[in-house]
Amino acid sequence: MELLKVSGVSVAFDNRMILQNLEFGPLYAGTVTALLGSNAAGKSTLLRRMAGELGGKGKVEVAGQVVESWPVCHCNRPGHVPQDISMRSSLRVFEAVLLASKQGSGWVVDDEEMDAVTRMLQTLGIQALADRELSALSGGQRQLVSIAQALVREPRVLLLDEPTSALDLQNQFEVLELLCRLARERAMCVVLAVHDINHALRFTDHVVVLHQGRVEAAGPPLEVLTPALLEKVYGVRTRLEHCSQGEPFLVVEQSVRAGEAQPVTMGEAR
Ligand SMILES: Nc1ncnc2c1ncn2[C@@H]1O[C@H](COP(=O)(O)OP(=O)(O)OP(=O)(O)O)[C@@H](O)[C@H]1O
Repeated sequence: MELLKVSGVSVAFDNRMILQNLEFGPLYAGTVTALLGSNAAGKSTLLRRMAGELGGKGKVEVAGQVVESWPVCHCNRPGHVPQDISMRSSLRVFEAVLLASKQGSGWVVDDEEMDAVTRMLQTLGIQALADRELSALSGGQRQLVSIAQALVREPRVLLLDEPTSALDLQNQFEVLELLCRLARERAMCVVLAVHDINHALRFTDHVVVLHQGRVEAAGPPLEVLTPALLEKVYGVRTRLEHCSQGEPFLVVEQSVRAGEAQPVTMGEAR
């Protein structure tokens, strides 16, 4: 089932074009898509636009309607887990996830809603944190809580900005596996901005690669993530290997800037 489509989307900040006439999709229920691109390529900006939090030209459609037309508490309004999660609140983890689950639906809490929060904390392995204040959490713990807050609302489209950036190796693997499983079980369309190409290869069905404000390529990871594309977009030489279980993974051999004594840029000047 088609869930998400991006047509002619452009976004500018201070008269500087960040995204130009982006077209991709439809993305389907039950799939996971990686949004790729170098630093400052516009991944977070696109996720905010897809979440209906940012204006601009073009349209983002969820289930056939422009995203802004869905009420904030409707399941067709995308869930969005941003990159920077500040949690200075004195709320406790259980309360924060419960509050997220109630968004816009009144303040009476029944047993089923309490159970759903408990199950969600268990699913993410953070039930031991239930009684801890948000402000006392580590970066990785905050990231897991914010994923729990998004998932407990059961959105049909879930947008996550570098959701494993603060997680250790085990949590990275488990969270990405969980997102794949929930995408299939709940017929959800998951889109995640990631920097780790191997995560895209291993855990996603589809990739969209941003470069210089445009969609450079989109499609199945193994078809799109060729050494030529990675050299053009990221400026690195790579080779594809297969592990003993047959899973493909990329090895970065060198930066094509190596030895050229160029300054480190943040995307725009490449
Ligand atoms: N609110 C804003 N006002 C002005 N410029 C912005 C704003 N938000 C983002 N930008 C600019 O838009 C460009 C894209 O930023 P964005 O955060 O979308 O990139 P990104 O691909 O997510 O980068 P990274 O991988 O480094 O997180 C950058 O040049 C950034 O400075």
